[in-house]
Amino acid sequence: MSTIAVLGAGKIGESLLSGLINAGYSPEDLLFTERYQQRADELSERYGVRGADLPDAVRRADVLVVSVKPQDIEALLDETAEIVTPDKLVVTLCAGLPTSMFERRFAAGTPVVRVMPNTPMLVGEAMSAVSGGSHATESHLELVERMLGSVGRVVRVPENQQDAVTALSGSGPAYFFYLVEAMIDAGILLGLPRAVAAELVVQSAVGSAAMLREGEGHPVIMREGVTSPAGTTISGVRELEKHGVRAALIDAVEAAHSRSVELGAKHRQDPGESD
Ligand SMILES: NC(=O)C1=CN([C@@H]2O[C@H](COP(=O)(O)OP(=O)(O)OC[C@H]3O[C@@H](n4cnc5c(N)ncnc54)[C@H](OP(=O)(O)O)[C@@H]3O)[C@@H](O)[C@H]2O)C=CC1
Ligand SMILES: O=C(O)[C@@H]1CCC=N1
Repeated sequence: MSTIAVLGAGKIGESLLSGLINAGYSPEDLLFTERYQQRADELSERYGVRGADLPDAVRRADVLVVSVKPQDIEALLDETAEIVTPDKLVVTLCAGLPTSMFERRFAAGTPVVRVMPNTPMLVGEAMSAVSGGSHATESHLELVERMLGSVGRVVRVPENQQDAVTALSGSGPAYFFYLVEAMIDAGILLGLPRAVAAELVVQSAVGSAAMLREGEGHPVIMREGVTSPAGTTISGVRELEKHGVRAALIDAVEAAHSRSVELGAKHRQDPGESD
């Protein structure tokens, strides 16, 4: 079993630790680094996983999962560039950042795999997309796919699709939560108690997601199944169309994509460098 170190155990790093433990990984095989002692103590208490400082984590782990914000990456690279050796596997979860950036900073030949997961990893329902850098072999990719497969679903994509993945499934949970939040507000407007409105909306979301996962039909067919002639749903759907909700969602995902590209831009060697 490989030792996995989560470098930066914030929201997504903690989701990974929690998901791996729920999936049966031993806390003995996991490490994390955090800047603040209080946060480190909380995580150790919650998951029974050891905190370490960066050099120690890099030395002891086989797999280094980089999960700091893109804005903090330079500081992390400065601290680790000299000590990461090609026998380690670097897995980056950072939005926008190309594998080539890590390859340039670490020792020649260091394998890097870029992953875009999402926070439902916390409950074993992540969607992760995986792309290998130029030194990542099939067995590196398989190792990462096994690790992420234990906390959700995994697809392999060419790296030049990772900005689109980031916009769609990386950020995606936020859009679903936003929708749920707005629908609960609608229930409140109609006079339902908040707890009842929340239960109605959340279970409707879970049920709809289960139907989508069963894959019995296209989403359009399923929506048509709810939309009776001269019924209630079509009155609601007309309002969604009037307010341009479909176009707003497409614009939202496109804006997230642009931001992912922008986050990576300053880390490319030249502006034309592709992923
Ligand atoms: N949140 C999400 O849904 C997703 C996030 N990602 C990617 O994951 C990365 C992390 O995002 P997220 O978890 O939301 O961000 P957070 O800010 O919650 O987590 C980052 C963590 O890294 C810590 N950190 C920063 N620098 C260092 C360092 N040098 N050494 C050790 N720890 C450090 C931060 O500590 P401190 O609090 O002290 O700053 C923080 O706890 C980003 O690159 C993001 O693009 C990918 C997919 C989904
Ligand atoms: O908002 C962000 O930048 C990160 C990346 C994908 C989801 N959250």
